[in-house]
Amino acid sequence: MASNGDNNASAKPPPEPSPLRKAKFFQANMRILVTGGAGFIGSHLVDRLMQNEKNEVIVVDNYFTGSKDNLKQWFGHPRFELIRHDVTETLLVEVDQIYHLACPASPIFYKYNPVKTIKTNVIGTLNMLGLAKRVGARILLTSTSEVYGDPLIHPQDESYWGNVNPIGVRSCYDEGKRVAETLMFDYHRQHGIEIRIARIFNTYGPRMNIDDGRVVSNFIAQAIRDEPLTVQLPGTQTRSFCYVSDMVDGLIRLMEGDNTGPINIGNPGEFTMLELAENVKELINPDVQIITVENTPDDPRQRKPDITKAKSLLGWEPTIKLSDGIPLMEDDFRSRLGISRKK
Ligand SMILES: NC(=O)c1ccc[n+]([C@@H]2O[C@H](COP(=O)([O-])OP(=O)(O)OC[C@H]3O[C@@H](n4cnc5c(N)ncnc54)[C@H](O)[C@@H]3O)[C@@H](O)[C@H]2O)c1
Ligand SMILES: O=C(O)[C@H]1O[C@H](OP(=O)(O)OP(=O)(O)OC[C@H]2O[C@@H](n3ccc(=O)[nH]c3=O)[C@H](O)[C@@H]2O)[C@H](O)[C@@H](O)[C@@H]1O
Repeated sequence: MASNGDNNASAKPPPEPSPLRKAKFFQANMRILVTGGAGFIGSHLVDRLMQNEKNEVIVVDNYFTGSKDNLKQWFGHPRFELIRHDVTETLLVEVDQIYHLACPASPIFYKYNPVKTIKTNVIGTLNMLGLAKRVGARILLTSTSEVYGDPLIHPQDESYWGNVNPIGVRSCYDEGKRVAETLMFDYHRQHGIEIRIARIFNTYGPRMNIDDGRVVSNFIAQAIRDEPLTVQLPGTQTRSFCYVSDMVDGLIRLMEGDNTGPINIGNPGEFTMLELAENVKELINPDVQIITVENTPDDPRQRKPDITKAKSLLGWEPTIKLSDGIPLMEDDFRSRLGISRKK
């Protein structure tokens, strides 16, 4: 029985897998559904899952913030399938595992249509849990450090219940993810569904949308284009940035392990936004200007994961530090923008 280290144990055993899974003479591949698999983290996760010849990967995505381009290397592969689908509608597929990532993640995108964002988090997660229940699949939710809101304890560990504005402009996302976590645990306790919850902290890397709006992609694109780096006030707010390959490794370990979570997955290296801008300037364009601009409401003032649980329960910790990750992302952005390094 999976555990989260406290008393949230399921009252029921998990549902039976399909008869094919138990057939004596037939060794089926593991069928894995990745919702939001055309997005930034999802497409890197798909790449990693496809490396295992025993995996068949089905991606569903509505392409709101994702792109087919992120998956083009797998088109036509016999173990890969891509379906245009919105998770707010029911989905009928036969799978063994579900990585449920579908949800816009950048604040400018999740605030664009907040009602749709909350529907994606609530109805989308309900639909995926219903699917998991019917087919007996294990399901992993990519929750977020935003469930801690503007945290009053620092660093944040998983026992902290958070400090979240329930009626603010970010609530569609952070409250949406909190309800999604609640649904996961209710399906676990009531129906015995095998669940895994990752609380992801700010992740960056190649394939982020160039105009994604998140801070690392903004600063790198600005530095490459010779535009001022826009530090939102006060600039002393902090974030902790995890490189995407480390994130994918953590998600797979969580799915394959015995713990329900929630488990923080992130890099504890903490930076103010002014420090991040200085780092990007030094690494990419020493001549670029750094300016301050207005911030948006309810911006968390500090954020840093306590990853004690990830270390002890998953044997996971990040390996790529920010100063090594930024140049890797720079290469990808330069090739997509068609701007080479200055001689
Ligand atoms: N990147 C981060 O720093 C971070 C941090 C915390 C949590 N997360 C979570 O990880 C997941 C992936 O984030 P990302 O950074 O790759 O974002 P992303 O925006 O690049 O990817 C999200 C994907 O979901 C798809 N999608 C959105 N709504 C959908 C819907 N209703 N139906 C089907 N597909 C839909 C988008 O088209 C996109 O391909 C999200 O659940 C996000 O909340 C990310
Ligand atoms: O990791 C998380 O849990 C969450 O982090 C992000 O939220 P946020 O940290 O606010 O992400 P950004 O938009 O990248 O902002 C980070 C900081 O950079 C600042 N910023 C942003 C953009 C910019 O151009 N300049 C700038 O200084 C913001 O004010 C904020 O303080 C997104 O909500 C999600 O990707 C994710 O769920």
